[in-house]
Amino acid sequence: MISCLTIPYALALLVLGSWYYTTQGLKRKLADIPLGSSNGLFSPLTDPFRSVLNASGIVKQGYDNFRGSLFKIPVLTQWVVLITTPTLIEDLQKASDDVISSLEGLKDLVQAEHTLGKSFYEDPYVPNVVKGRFTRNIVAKFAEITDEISASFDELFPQKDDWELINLNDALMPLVARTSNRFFSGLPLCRNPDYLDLNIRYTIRVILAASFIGRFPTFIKPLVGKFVSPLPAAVRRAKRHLVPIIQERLANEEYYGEGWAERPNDLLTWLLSKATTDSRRTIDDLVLRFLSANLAAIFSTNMIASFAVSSLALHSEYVDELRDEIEDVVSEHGWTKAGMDEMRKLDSFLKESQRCYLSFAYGLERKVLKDFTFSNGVTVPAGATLAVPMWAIHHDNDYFPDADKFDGFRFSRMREDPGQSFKHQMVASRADFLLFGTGRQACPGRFFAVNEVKAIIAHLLLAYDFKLEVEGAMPPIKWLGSRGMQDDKTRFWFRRRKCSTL
Ligand code: HEM
Repeated sequence: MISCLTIPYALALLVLGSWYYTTQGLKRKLADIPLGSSNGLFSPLTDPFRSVLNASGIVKQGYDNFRGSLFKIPVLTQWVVLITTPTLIEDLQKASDDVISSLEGLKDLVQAEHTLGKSFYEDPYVPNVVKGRFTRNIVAKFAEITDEISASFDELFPQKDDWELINLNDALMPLVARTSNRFFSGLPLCRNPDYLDLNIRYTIRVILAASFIGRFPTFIKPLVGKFVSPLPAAVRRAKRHLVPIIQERLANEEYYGEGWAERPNDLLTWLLSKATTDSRRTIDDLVLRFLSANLAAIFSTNMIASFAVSSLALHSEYVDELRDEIEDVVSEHGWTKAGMDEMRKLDSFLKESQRCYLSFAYGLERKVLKDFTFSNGVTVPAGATLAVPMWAIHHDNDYFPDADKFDGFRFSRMREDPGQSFKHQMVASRADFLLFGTGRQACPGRFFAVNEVKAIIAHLLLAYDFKLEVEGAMPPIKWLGSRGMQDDKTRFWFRRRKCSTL
């Protein structure tokens, strides 16, 4: 008779066998690429786990050892090949999508099949929507963005002129979610507490579920996904809010046709304008697109804004000069997109804050679909995962002189040189500043995200004095695999300032 322990044992053996087969098979193919760092005799057993527990340490060692070329690290069930120079990163941009795929890399990273739904990668038309009408509408909808920021600060942040201690994440995350959804869907949906809560929780659950599912071999992921996927519950909850809106919009589209003058200027309209197939016009598909747009927008924007607030508190010597710039610009241009473009010192400070503190040991994952040879002659085989050691490049003195020093106006000074004005803006896509990726795969939402964060931080600087609960040090980082986030328990003291420019 089969004992009740037989099944778990058999499963564990299957997982280990599959893990060994996958990693050893690829290891043979990657034999020419050096191992970034080794733990000596016990390396084969311990290295896959060291990369999860201390990704930044392992990648830093590899970068120091093999800077200028490529190296590999084992990460549980796979090998990741790290590319260490901007020139090699540019090689990636030149490779066609059927040779090196960013979509397949992203699909693996977020375990899209189990967290975002198949349409995310089987019919990826949203990046084109974001590059097109989404981005073109930032100017037209900027007054709505700043109105939402202002209303959210009034509701979510302290209003007294006495110091009050609050958890930053609890106030900033809903502020970012509201502001993004004001742009996506307008009032009243962007202030609906259940809709906001759903999108914030979904974002966090996708990250946790992806990290968990990613630790299992491919064949067992559907089973694990069934238990931990946040998608079915999120879809059910999102439908309660979105179905009536989508149904009414589709009916109006049908009734009024192309010439519908009152058509709302929002994400649903922009999606429908590119929804050229029947499958894209279904409620199920549109709901998934709203969830993934929220996922893309909320988490990363909140991350940038939190690092910015901490950087300002830690480097408070920049605050007066930044306030002067913001007040001057707002009195001349108002709270407009043109005004945000003029805030060069703020742009520089935000970019430096990401360069210095963004704690991604590596990112920008790509999947190699066909063997690919880099310009330095090194070939990576089909099946390999490529990534970029973001922290190490951002802290390399060759690209950023005195790289370990925080220099808030480093980039605004660089922009003063002739011909350099655009190259060093935060949104510029470069192979040495990797927050938004680079080249043709760079994040299409970065123009919206940067303007949103600038408006949030400009507002915060004018409306508040603030300081860290524990002064003098950046808040601790919580690591989840290769990505480190500012501890979500970080608290700040805030007190309201009087300001006539708001
Ligand atoms: C501060 C906030 C943001 C950060 C740091 C960020 C970062 C990134 C990164 C690193 C990538 C991958 C690039 C690559 O692999 O080379 C990406 C892709 C993407 N981002 Fe963002 N993003 C942000 C905000 C947004 C927003 C607001 C949207 C709009 C909804 C958005 C939409 C997308 C889309 C659609 C892709 C996939 C592009 C493609 O597959 O071609 N992102 N983002």
